[in-house]
Amino acid sequence: MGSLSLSGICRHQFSPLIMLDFNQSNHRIEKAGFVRKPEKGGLTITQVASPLRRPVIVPSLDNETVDRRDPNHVAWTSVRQERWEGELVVQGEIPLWLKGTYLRNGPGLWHIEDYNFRHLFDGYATLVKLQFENGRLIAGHRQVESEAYKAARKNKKVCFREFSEVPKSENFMAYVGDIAKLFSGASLTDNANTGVVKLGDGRVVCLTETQKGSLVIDPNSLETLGRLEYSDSLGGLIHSAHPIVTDAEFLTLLPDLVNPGYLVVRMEPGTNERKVIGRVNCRNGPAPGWVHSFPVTEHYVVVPEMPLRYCAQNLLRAEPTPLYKFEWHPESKAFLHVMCKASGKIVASVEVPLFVTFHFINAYEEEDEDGRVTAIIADCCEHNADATILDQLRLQNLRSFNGKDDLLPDARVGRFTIPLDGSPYGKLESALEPDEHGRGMDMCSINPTKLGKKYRYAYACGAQRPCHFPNTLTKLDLVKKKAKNWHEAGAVPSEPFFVARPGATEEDDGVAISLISEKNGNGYALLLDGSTFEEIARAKLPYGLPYGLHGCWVPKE
Ligand SMILES: CC(=O)/C=C/C=C(C)/C=C/C1=C(C)CCCC1(C)C
Ligand SMILES: CC(/C=C/C=O)=C\C=C\C=O
Ligand SMILES: [Fe+2]
Repeated sequence: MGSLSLSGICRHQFSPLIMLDFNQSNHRIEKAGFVRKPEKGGLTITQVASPLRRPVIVPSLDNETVDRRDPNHVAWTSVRQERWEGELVVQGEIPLWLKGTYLRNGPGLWHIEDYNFRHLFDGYATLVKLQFENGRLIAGHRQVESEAYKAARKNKKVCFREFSEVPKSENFMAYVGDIAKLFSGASLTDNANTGVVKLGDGRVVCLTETQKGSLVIDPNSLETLGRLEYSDSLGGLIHSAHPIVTDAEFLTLLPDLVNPGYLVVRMEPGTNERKVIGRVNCRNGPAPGWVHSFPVTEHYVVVPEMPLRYCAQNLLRAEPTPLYKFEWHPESKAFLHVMCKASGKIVASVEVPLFVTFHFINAYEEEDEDGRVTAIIADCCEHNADATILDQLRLQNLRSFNGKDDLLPDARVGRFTIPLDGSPYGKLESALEPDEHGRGMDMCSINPTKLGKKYRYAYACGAQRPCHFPNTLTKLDLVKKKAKNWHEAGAVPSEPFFVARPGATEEDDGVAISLISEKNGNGYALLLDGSTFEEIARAKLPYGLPYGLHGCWVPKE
């Protein structure tokens, strides 16, 4: 096999893990590529054994002709191969201070054999890395080797309960056994496809909503090293997919589905033992609200109680319901609870307007002139209290975009004000006019030095309509209430991840990193200046990658 060469213009040679000669890459890539084949009632993706250079047009069952190459957007198409690594040609300038690895995790493989998954969140985890050093960029991707992924590959079928996929029971007795396995957690997935974090002790962990899906990986080789086994006996099967991780601690929430409430727990670097800070009892409803994420301030943890609540019956169902493992309970209302990090005491528990969020952006303490904390401000990507966004993220919806229909429900930066004077109600308002970011809003990051503190800027994905998924990168100025947007026609950008320049004094002095999946099947890594939000560099990948969710930064020591 030849050395790495991007149409003969690669500047540097090194030893790529999997050497691809991109001059001949069509052959290799298409050989390993996935194309669609017609199936009753729709199209499925399957693997092709032979190289396809020209479209093979086959009639579908309803006599339409179908391009078998790759009619889906690459963002919603399974990753082409298990792993790849190589150096990219950089257009523009990567700042020399940017030294380290950006890791991004996400559900990148949505089929097993001929069987296609339904929902974005079902996919087996694909880790992507961008290693920056001296203005050069080495990229790679690799599948996370969870038990769920390995079992599916070996047995050629789904073997664990994923977000919406449930393994098919062979017969009634097996079904009874499967229910027992659900309660013990044995049948739950460990497919760590949501995020990746660097703990204070240097371990890098991929995470999802199930506790067993906490998998330690090597940030250089992207190899899966093993499970992070929590050594405490706190039990429970699920946790927030977005712990708050700093060099000093790992904070997360463990929902209690039996006695509706949440444990707020803390783990120190170098240990696997989570210790309880305190407990929040739900104010209402049959089950705790979904806690995909939560915010903290310098002294407090904010525990959200969303009316989108876990649902025991839906957990047991084999077929997905519109809200999957959740149920919308507007009558149960919405609450925010504030717990003191040091004492575990609840200092406020307020009713707030109904809301739906996956992602809190940040929170901080508001003080009066005497330095007394009077309120907590907590910002989130808020879906206008409409839980249908969860169903919008079905792959069929994502793949069906025709360039015209405007299917993405409106979202905004929701700003909660939680008074600390004992008042029973909190406020929820838009932090800026949602038209500033096209009324799409999710997948956010901030300067990590502003975590829990008063802050001004957030980076997120917004919308340029019509669209069916967030398709812009947006820099939000929450003081001026303005957004600056980046957009490329047909492109699907992933979460802009902010990396601060070492020694910076300005909040937005740094870069925002995103991976772009293009309409034509290509893809590239993009660097925007954190301050001007103009492009400073891009580097084309050998092939477009599927959409990914959340990332982290591993600085080079
Ligand atoms: C990718 C993402 O953001 C969310 C993934 C969520 C998952 C994998 C949820 C899994 C679950 C089960 C398999 C059963 C128990 C409930 C729940 C945590 C939703
Ligand atoms: C990608 C997403 C929502 C987009 C809608 O605007 C949510 C992802 C949630 C999990 O991490
Ligand atoms: Fe998330």
